[in-house]
Amino acid sequence: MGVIMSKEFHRSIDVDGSIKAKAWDFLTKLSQNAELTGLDVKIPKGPADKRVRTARVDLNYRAVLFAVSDDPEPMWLLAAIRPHDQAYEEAQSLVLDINPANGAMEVTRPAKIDATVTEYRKRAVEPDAPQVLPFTPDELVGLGINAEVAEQAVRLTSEDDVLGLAADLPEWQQQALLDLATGTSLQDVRASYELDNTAAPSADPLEAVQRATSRMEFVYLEGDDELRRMLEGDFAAWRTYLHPTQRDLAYRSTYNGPFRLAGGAGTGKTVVALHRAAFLVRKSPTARVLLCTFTRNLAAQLQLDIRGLLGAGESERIDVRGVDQVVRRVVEHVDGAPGQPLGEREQDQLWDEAVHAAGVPADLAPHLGPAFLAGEYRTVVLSLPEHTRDAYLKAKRTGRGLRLNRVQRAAVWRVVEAYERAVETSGRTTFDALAARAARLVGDADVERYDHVVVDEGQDLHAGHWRVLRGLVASGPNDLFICEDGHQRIYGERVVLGHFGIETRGRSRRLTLNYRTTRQNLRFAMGVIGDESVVDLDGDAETVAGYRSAFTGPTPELHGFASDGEEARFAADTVRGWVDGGVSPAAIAVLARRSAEQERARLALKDAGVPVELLQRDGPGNADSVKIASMHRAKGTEFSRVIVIGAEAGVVPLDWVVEGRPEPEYSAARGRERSLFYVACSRARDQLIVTWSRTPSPFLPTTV
Ligand SMILES: Nc1ncnc2c1ncn2[C@@H]1O[C@H](COP(=O)(O)OP(=O)(O)OP(=O)(O)O)[C@@H](O)[C@H]1O
Repeated sequence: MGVIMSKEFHRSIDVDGSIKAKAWDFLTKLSQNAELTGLDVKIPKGPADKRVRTARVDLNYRAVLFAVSDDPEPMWLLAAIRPHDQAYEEAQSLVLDINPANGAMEVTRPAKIDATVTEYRKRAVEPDAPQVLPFTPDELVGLGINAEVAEQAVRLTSEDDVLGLAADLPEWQQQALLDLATGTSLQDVRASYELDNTAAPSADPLEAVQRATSRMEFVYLEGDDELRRMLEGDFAAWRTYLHPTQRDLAYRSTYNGPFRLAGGAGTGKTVVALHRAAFLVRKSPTARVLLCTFTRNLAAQLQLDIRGLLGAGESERIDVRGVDQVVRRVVEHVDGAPGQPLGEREQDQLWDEAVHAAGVPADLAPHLGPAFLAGEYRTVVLSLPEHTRDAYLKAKRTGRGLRLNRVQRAAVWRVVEAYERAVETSGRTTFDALAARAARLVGDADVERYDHVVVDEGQDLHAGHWRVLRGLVASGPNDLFICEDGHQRIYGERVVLGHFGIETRGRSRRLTLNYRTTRQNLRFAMGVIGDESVVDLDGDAETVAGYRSAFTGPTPELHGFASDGEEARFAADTVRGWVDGGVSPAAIAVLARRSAEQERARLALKDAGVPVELLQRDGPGNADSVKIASMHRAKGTEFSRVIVIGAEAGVVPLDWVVEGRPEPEYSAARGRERSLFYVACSRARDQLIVTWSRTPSPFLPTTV
């Protein structure tokens, strides 16, 4: 038996925990013989589509399905599982179509679409407002957009209305209309949804379901194994129903070298990275893949996601690691276990001592603070082709601000050597020193290499990381696949991949459709970015043009308080209200720049009787508690409801991190603080609240 499962059916299995086992039972019986196994298959009265049926899942629930074909054996399309009466009502109105313009498989409720169109038809058109869809209805219909909707859509003057009018259309039509309303050309929409090559769309459901547009909502399952895997774990749309652009990027057979995928927060970069790693490991039974990200908690999450995507066997050939773990393994392999990493304060002290020990000229010494030196080490010293004084004297120091003549450079190199000696004699290490060592070892040492490396959160990796990763995979097709968002650079200084033999020019794409959050939250987050100028890993200006979301939700709330205590109480009361209203605690996070605010919120939530914990370094943590996290740790995570607290002047941006630095370090540090706030504000899927006490942060957008 062949089964086509819709995303809606898949999702409806997950609504009530008890349904999953019954759904499996139901599907097993369906595959044996629907007529004989007590499924009570019925045709509803007066159906809009004669092929529709309902069938028993248990006493209360029925499946809505289509008998798609009987040739050579039964094939069913599973549309939904619903409570008894609703199933009948839905079955009467659903229609299964193959789009005549492009062959996409579509299940819709025409009566509902008609009702919405009628409502929009009655609306007055604003005479002077420009239309958001500068096309003719025929042009839209030519793509495959529903004709009645197209007729009304071209009169509309806001994106919200376009989405409202399109709300009952198949997902690809909604997305394509949103793309067109936000500036994408007809030609680009045709290309990204693969709407061409369809001279004569086939009526064969098996052909239709393979179309890129159909695969946004349907999956064809041939055997029991596939079906079982689909039903295991939670419903997670990203595992199965990719946007055509995501599928194209992740499943392209060959990139002739390193590929770079940019895109704003929530545009699905991690999803593409996961599918790419899965594709590469499946492409060859011997391939070894490294899937690498910046932090350990993200690596732990990626590991869980890869298991969900591939199952245990294949996922074992994907090494999922934080980048500093990768570095450490290289060093460990040759030198044995390195010492414990020094803390930030201890490192600062070593830099100060190194300046003294190196005999730096008096006019230079005041410029060589720990922040400057650490930056110099990460961006210049770790980039050197050879770790030598000569190489440093000749090195390009673009963007470093402070100019150094030859004598001064020689003095800085002495500081670097003194620092490295001090680290070594301390018996401890630093992440930067490890990266420097690994970058030197990786070329010739007998370290474990990979066939493919996939990198997430690439914007935060520094020069040493890139040199190590470059050394871990031979140059060639499909060597490196790199995801990044320059606006989320919160750790390192900017780097240009080309300096490390990673040439992605001409091999890069930018994702712009937000899958995480609502248009309201997205607008707010983009307001936080403002006109901060940011560069990508090719060294070019990064843009937010075209960022959009098809979801809608509440406007972000902003609340100012007279004191920290009032602010913490507000956060606790709000969270308490959400939990009492049925929101799962694990779907809520409170984020703050400093540990003082985090601790205040933790205590206030505890007092309010809400289960709470700090977000763990090693993974997602307890499923029953609200998470408190620093903005740094929140990177890469997401929650249904987020409160960002402590968004006040002096904290966002954090004074001591930015103040007193010379340009361009000052601007770089301030830019990182802004990015950090953007990271925090882009974690909410549904509701975002931002609070402060006393004076609000200068990074808050002026309009919400
Ligand atoms: N095709 C899809 N179908 C359903 N959900 C999706 C799809 N693609 C992405 N998502 C969801 O959108 C959210 C954001 O995706 P993801 O984390 O991959 O974005 P990102 O670009 O890596 O974000 P960030 O840069 O903020 O970490 C996740 O919840 C993900 O599961």
